[in-house]
Amino acid sequence: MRGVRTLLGYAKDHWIALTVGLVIALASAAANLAQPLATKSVVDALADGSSLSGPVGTLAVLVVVASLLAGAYTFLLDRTAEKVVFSVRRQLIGRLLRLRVPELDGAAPGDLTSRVTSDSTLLQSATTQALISIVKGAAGGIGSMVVMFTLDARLTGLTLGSLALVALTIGVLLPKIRRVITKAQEAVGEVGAGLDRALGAARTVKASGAEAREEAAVTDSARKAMHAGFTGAKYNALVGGIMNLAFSAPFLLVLGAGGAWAATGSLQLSTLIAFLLTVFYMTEPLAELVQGVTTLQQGLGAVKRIREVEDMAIEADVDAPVTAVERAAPGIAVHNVKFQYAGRSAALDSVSFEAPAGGRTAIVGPSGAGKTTLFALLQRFYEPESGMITVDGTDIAKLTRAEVRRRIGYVEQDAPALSGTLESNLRYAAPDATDEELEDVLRATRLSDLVERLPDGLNTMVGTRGVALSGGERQRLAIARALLRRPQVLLMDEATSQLDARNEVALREAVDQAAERCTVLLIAHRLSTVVSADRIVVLERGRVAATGTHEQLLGASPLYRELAASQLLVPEVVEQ
Ligand SMILES: Nc1ncnc2c1ncn2[C@@H]1O[C@H](COP(=O)(O)OP(=O)(O)OP(=O)(O)O)[C@@H](O)[C@H]1O
Repeated sequence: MRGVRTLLGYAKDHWIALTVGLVIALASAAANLAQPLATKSVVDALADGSSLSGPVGTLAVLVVVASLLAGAYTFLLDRTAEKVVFSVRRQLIGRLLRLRVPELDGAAPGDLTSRVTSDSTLLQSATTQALISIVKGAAGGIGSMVVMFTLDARLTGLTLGSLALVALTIGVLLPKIRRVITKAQEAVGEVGAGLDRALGAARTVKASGAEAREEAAVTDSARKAMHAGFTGAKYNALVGGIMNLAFSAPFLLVLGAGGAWAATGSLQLSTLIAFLLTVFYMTEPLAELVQGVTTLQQGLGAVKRIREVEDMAIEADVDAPVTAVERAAPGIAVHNVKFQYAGRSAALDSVSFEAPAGGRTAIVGPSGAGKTTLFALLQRFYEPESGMITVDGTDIAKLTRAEVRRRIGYVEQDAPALSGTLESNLRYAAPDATDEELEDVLRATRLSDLVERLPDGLNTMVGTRGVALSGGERQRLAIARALLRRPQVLLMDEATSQLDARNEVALREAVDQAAERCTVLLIAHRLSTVVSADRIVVLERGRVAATGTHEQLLGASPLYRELAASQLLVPEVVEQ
């Protein structure tokens, strides 16, 4: 029932078009239903020898009007169906782009995509055609019964058996179709997820010679969809067979019994003809009713998967307007923060430190110590279990995510270039930046040389469909993007191997400049970065092991000494 309510909810906004469609559909059905009665008048007129023009004219008008109305409501409903699908897609797209990071951690992007592309398509007919067909079919069926009763009660009794078969089909067989559809759609989602996984790691797949294995895995999901389709075909065939019986049996019964009664004179021939025609016309609304319920079941199969996305938690506050707040105490302060990923032991425990503005604070620690997790909490990708983080004196839990992220520039270690022009990539976090600001940032990050070398300068397409950038270029692009946002806090996950010495020095200068204006917190992998940092926080297994300057820590922290001795190097990042 919740599924039906959801479907009605999708259709609700279009109730005017649906009501108009229903009225036209009913008028068309009535025009069809009146045709047997008009035919009876034609036959009676033939028998009486009275004028034929009236009855024949009426019949002709009824046929034309019924056809025109059928065309009109089909168009109206198809249009409305497209609108319903669009509004469901729009809503899903909006939600998917705002899903909370923990929800994204547990989901396969390809499967989520298929809910927008494939599942929503199944709603097309379910929310419009099916609803109208059910109402129209039921009304047509009841209308036919009334006409039949007025014609002959005995013959009507004979046709009632067929209705029992229709009821059996709707009550027993059709709900099974819903389950099959959900299964098929889940398998289609798995195909999307599998392809996404393999194409997302295409180089690893190729380098590992794993094409055939990935193909087998994805094909397996496609096969599951086919088998679910086979089961659906079986139910559809069963429905088709039973419906055929339900429609032909009363026809033959009425013809046999009615013929016998007409022969004995207890039934007028014109009544028998009209009754047979009514039986004939009754099959259409009943078939429509069954078709409507079938389509509804298919839609309900898809609704289940769409609702799963609607039930996932989103970051509703990312669209909130961002207002400037006073910077009470410039800098970042982390107080006693504890955090754990679902089902894992604590990734951060009792973490406290301060990173005042004006200067660079480096976070170091062995792999898995919780450095990236700390950055994720600073941007409110996750919420700490306890403790508090303040940015410029304000508790970030009290700000909207939009406000928190507006204050922060973030440079991921392996930041992607988005498909589009170089300029759109640069301006991605700050669409309103001026040309002068853009020039400054390009110079600071040594990207001006690259822009000069590229065929179309800033308009060169980069990312998926354009010129591929080297790892170092992407890193500088990410830094430029973050700096252009003029953040209060710059979070930088330093690259380990992407930059040559010349660019490294240039970037350090750019970051130093930024540090005069904002708080720079960086995850450091290079000894040179750490030595020149103003403050160093050593993380070990989610806890702060020590804080201080390079010299202080060399004396005080055995872990830091060990890290420094090994040049703080973490496994090299493979250039793409
Ligand atoms: N999305 C996640 N879900 C569950 N556990 C995670 C997730 N991300 C990280 N972890 C776990 O949390 C711990 C801290 O990871 P984190 O990525 O913060 O370490 P790190 O210090 O940045 O390591 P590295 O230097 O290797 O990048 C690790 O044990 C890791 O396995």
